[in-house]
Order: sequence, then structure tokens, then C-alpha cells
Amino acid sequence: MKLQLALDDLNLFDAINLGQEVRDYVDIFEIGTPFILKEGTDAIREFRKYFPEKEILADTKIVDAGKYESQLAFEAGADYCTVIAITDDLTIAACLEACKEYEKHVFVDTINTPNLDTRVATLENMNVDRISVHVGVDEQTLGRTPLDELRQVKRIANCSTISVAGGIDVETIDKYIAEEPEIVIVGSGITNAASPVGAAKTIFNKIHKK
Ligand SMILES: O=C([C@H](O)CO)[C@H](O)[C@H](O)COP(=O)(O)O
Repeated sequence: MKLQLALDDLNLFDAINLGQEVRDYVDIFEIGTPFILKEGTDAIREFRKYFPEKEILADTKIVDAGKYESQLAFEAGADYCTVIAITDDLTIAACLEACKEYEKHVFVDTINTPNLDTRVATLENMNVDRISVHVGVDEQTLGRTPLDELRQVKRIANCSTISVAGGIDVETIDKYIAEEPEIVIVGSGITNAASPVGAAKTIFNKIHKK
């Protein structure tokens, strides 16, 4: 199991400083969607330069122009990009084509996906092998969590690596670890914690059973 730190509402300077402080307690740095909107793909480039030993995910949340937008992330240095599960199959297929060319990977994000059972089956038939179970920050304000959907996707997915995101923090991490996803994504649970380093260390040690 790995810890992915989602860097969302930070500028480049603060994100790199935080990255350096938590570097020993993070497996994957996520350049979050708002972070990319703020700083552009240079944020990916800078993280690749400062953290050459780390995996980097660009949370592009692609909904169209799948090949071109995946390429932008991969050429900037990302190991992974993301595409939205509810978009057109053609877009997802185009992302997969870019992955093949660049020898990189795409996570398909389930945010707001109805009929998860049938959608996950369709995705896996298209050779999708990475699924990110996600309840977004706006839905989180209604008290929603990704725990039930994580259990559902774990049950139905045959071959996918599964990550999970949506308001996970030091208090709730144990429930997610118990479901054994391959990757747990934590954003505000670390970046907005009283001690981001302390929160990252606690969560990382639980994930790696130290
Ligand atoms: O993907 C995300 C969200 O849509 C904002 O871009 C977050 O990175 C993801 O939800 C993880 O952040 P937290 O929910 O704050 O842990």
C-alpha cells in the first residue's frame, strides 16, 4: 500500500517546501487539479526536478482530448495522469493510447459515476487497469465518504490497481487501510492539519505498518 499526497490549494513555492518536509513520508506526489490550474504543467516539471526519486501523479481529470492532454502531463514528467470515468469511452481509449506510447499510466476517477458496477466492468473490458475511487470536496460537505464505493469497487474489479480519495485523515485512515486499496490518497487531511509533517508521518507509518 502507498500514500499519495494530494497537493491542491497551494502555490508552487509552498508546495515544494511542504514536499521537502514530508518527502520521507510520501510515496506519490499528486499535483492536484487546482494546483495545475494555478501553476500550469510547470508544477509537474518542478516536482520532477526537486523529487526525482518520487512517483508523480498529475490530477488532470481529463474529460476530452484524451491523448493530447495525457501527453501534456507525461511530457512534463508525470508517471500518472487521471481521466474521469463518466466521460466518453473514446476519451479514455485515447488516454490509454498515450500511456502505451509514453509507457506511463492513467487512473480513471469514479467521481459522480452512476452504476459503478457496469461502468467498472466496461472500463476493465477496455483494458483500464487503474481505478481511483473518489468522493470530491464539494460532495464531502454533505458528509459523503468514499468508503462504501471503495468496498463496492474492490468487490467488482477483477484486475485493477485501486486508489481511494475523499476527505481521508489521521482519524479515518484505519478504516481505509482495512479495505486494502493499493493507494490511499490524502489531501487536506495532511495539508490542513495542525502539523502536516506529523499527519503525513502518522498516516505513512500506518500504511507501511511501522
Ligand atoms: O481530487 C481532489 C479534489 O477533486 C480537488 O481537486 C483531491 O485531491 C482529493 O479529493 C484528495 O483531497 P482530500 O479530499 O482533501 O483528501
